[in-house]
Amino acid sequence: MNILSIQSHVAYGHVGNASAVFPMQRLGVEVWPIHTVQFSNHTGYGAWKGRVFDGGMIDEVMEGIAERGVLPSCDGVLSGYMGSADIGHAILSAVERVRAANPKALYCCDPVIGDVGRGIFVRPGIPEFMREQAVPAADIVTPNQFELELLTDIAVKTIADAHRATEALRDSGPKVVLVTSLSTNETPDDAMDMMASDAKGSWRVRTPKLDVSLNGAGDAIAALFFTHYLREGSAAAALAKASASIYGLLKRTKEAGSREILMVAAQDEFVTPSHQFVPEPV
Ligand SMILES: Nc1ncnc2c1ncn2[C@@H]1O[C@H](COP(=O)(O)OP(=O)(O)O)[C@@H](O)[C@H]1O
Ligand SMILES: Cc1ncc(COP(=O)(O)O)c(C=O)c1O
Ligand SMILES: [Mg+2]
Repeated sequence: MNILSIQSHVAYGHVGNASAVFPMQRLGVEVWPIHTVQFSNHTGYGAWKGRVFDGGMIDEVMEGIAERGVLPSCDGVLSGYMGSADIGHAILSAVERVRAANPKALYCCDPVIGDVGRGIFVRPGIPEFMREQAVPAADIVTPNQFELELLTDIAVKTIADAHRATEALRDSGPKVVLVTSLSTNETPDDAMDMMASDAKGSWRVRTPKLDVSLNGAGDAIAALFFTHYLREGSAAAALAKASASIYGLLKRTKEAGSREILMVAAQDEFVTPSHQFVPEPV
């Protein structure tokens, strides 16, 4: 399986492609990473060095990949943080090129816009770009609850609200939705929920809430869910496997007291997770 992953990249630590590529490789995927930024570290440190690339660089690298004659073997495109609408447009044109070469290829858009407590942390224009262009173009989307509410203008307090918001997203284009960090009136204070929906229904997984806040978890779960969905064709199966891996990864990161996800040291969690969670229909 081959996946084109167009995301940010950091030299030290794990966010963007530095969080998404290795889990997919460890699951046996050939990943073609295109970096939209090259930073020293993620922006959560408050200081970083490096450059933001432009859409033209993405176009250029795509042209080079196309010249190798391999686009027909691309099974999926994954996108995450978008630094500018220019980069966003380049990502969507890359998706078009892949779909023209392989009509069966799927596009998974992680609509990185913001989060509870942080608010919107992307540049002006990106929320609108995600709502009006990227999400409608996607087959799969992986918003957190804050992003789901913002994309649909639906406040999510109950699982019924989550259903309504998810169906509103599915009506706009993507047929598969993973909602991460879901917390409804049914979610215990010491737990975190995720809900995955496709044409066959919706399923929820509940994991213990760890006393950590780790950058890169959203990028990792999007990569894990997309890989498993491409293989299994089932939102429920992908949710079960992705939630097991992300929980095991973050639990071992917390136990080690690491500020960065233990992407390499805890790599067994991608293939033989130490915890299992059974999705329940909701
Ligand atoms: N503190 C935590 N405890 C347990 N699981 C967590 C924690 N933080 C993140 N996760 C897991 O990682 C997933 C994605 O993390 P999150 O930070 O919500 O992504 P995003 O960057 O999209 O907001 C969550 O749905 C959850 O499964
Ligand atoms: C450069 C970069 N890319 C991506 C992310 C996304 O990280 P997360 O998965 O926590 O949303 C961050 C978060 O700080 C970042 O700084
Ligand atoms: Mg996210």
